[in-house]
Amino acid sequence: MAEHTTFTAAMVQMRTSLLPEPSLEQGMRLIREAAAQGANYVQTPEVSNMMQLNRKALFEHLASEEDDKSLQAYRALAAELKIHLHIGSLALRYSPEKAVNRSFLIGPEGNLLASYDKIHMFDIDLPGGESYRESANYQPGETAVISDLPWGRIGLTICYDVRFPALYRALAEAGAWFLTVPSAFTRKTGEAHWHTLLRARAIETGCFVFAAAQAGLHENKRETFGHSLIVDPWGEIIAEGGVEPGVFLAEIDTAKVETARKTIPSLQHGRRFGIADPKAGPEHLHLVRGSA
Ligand SMILES: O=C(O)CNC(=O)[C@H](CS)NC(=O)CCC(=O)C(=O)O
Repeated sequence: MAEHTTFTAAMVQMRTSLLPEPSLEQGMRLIREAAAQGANYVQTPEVSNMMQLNRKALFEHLASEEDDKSLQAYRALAAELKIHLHIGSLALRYSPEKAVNRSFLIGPEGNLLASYDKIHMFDIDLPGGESYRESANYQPGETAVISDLPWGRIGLTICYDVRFPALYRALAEAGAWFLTVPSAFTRKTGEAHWHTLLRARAIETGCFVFAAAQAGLHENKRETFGHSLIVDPWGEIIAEGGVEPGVFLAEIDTAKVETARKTIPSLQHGRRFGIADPKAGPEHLHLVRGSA
């Protein structure tokens, strides 16, 4: 276990544009603001580089990871500001047919520490007609990712992943103290579920949760929920944004992880049940005891 330390985490809340250039300009300006306020770790939201109108426009502007100008600029910025910079995600070219929704953790020398491809695709029809088919354009990832920061271990996830608690449990069991959920939540589902889901993930795991959000009415007419959050391991919200772009910071005291886990050691109390279906008879008892 790392020593207990404190550092400043900042959530950069954005209203990403249609195109990469103005989005990058917005991101750079807000990240500089966060660093000026003393942030050591800065996170931006899901799809920090662009929110496009349709598949055709998206694919016209996609670059591969090797060629992406935003990633190069953000790496240089992290080195200049000497911060850990977590670009919540960039839409990048994966293949001729597919994009990938990829998160990047950049170290203070501009080095790439880790990247993560969003696992769970938002294929959803909301009441009222709003409809999403993320899997039509994006290749999902298959691997959860952790990385070590100077202050403790961090787990990487994106947005809709937050609805799959087993992923967060697995990251916490792999030693994470910080869980990250950069997002572009819809306004409707955000109003209904955002705070509850993020607080639950923090409480269940005894981790800090860092979630930078997209906010407001975008050029592509999508409306995102905003309310970037930092939640401590007891489930308390210690920083929160509104619906405007901006920077939201909190001091992170990693001793809070140990305190929360000592008080409620649910992470050590693993799954201890099978599932009985009395109608089907005893041979249909699914034995899952012992797994997480
Ligand atoms: O496609 C883009 O431009 C950016 N990506 C997104 O907005 C993604 C996939 S469509 N949004 C979500 O996952 C929202 C999840 C959500 O709102 C919920 O779980 O309720």
